[in-house]
Amino acid sequence: MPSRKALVRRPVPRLAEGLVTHAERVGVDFGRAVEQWEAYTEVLRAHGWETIEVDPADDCPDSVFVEDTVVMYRNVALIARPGAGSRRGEVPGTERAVVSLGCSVNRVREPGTLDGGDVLKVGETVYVGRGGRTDAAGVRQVRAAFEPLGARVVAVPVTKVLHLKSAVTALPDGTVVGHAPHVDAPSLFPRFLPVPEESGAHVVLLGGGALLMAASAPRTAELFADLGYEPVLVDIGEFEKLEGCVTCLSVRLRELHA
Ligand SMILES: NC(=O)NCCC[C@H](N)C(=O)O
Repeated sequence: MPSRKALVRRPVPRLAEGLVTHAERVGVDFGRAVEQWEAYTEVLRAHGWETIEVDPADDCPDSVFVEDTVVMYRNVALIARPGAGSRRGEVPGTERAVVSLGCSVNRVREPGTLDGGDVLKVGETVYVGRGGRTDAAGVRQVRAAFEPLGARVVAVPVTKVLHLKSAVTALPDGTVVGHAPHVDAPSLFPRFLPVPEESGAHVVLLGGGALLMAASAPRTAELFADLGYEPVLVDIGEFEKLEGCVTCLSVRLRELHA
């Protein structure tokens, strides 16, 4: 039976020092960020997900973006090696969490780099963004870790945004959704649906037709509702200031064997 556990990581007081690469730096309200994070985790729980908090990493401003520290395929966890040096201290806490859940653990090895935000799974296909944070060696290590388990790894150039999943995610039927100006090569995806807003490209599949989405994408939410889905909107504005999106605030574990 599929598990429904989600790793999350509480924002730390240094959050406002988080990295910005493609955006202008603007002030982050920590109190508001904590409220938004609480509301986000509550939506997961309300849809049947058990949230598991990874130990806080007080010295790592970006640690709330827990998705970047690990990639799951079945019950195998590939511990990332973040492309940004300031984020490497986030990794040990995530590794402890997945070990305690009984996952089999593999690690991206130096000098390769990989951010979890660059990995999008659609069925057995694992798209890996080769961009500012994930290098060619990182892509090769994803192949080495997951192809023996039956995955088909497809490398995707990412030049316009931070991570692959800043550009595209996928609906429950496997249709890849993205904001076209940010997608380098939409033809790599068998079915691609353009959406009208940047943050409309980001969906977290909550189960059934429910889609967790950012409140900043109301027109895309309407589009998805019109296709028979149930968008559940959350305000993650403080995290968007740091180039975060709904996917990066959790890691969903669907196939644990523990
Ligand atoms: N997977 C994601 O979209 N992660 C967002 C990371 C944002 C963070 N400020 C960073 O630049 O690493």
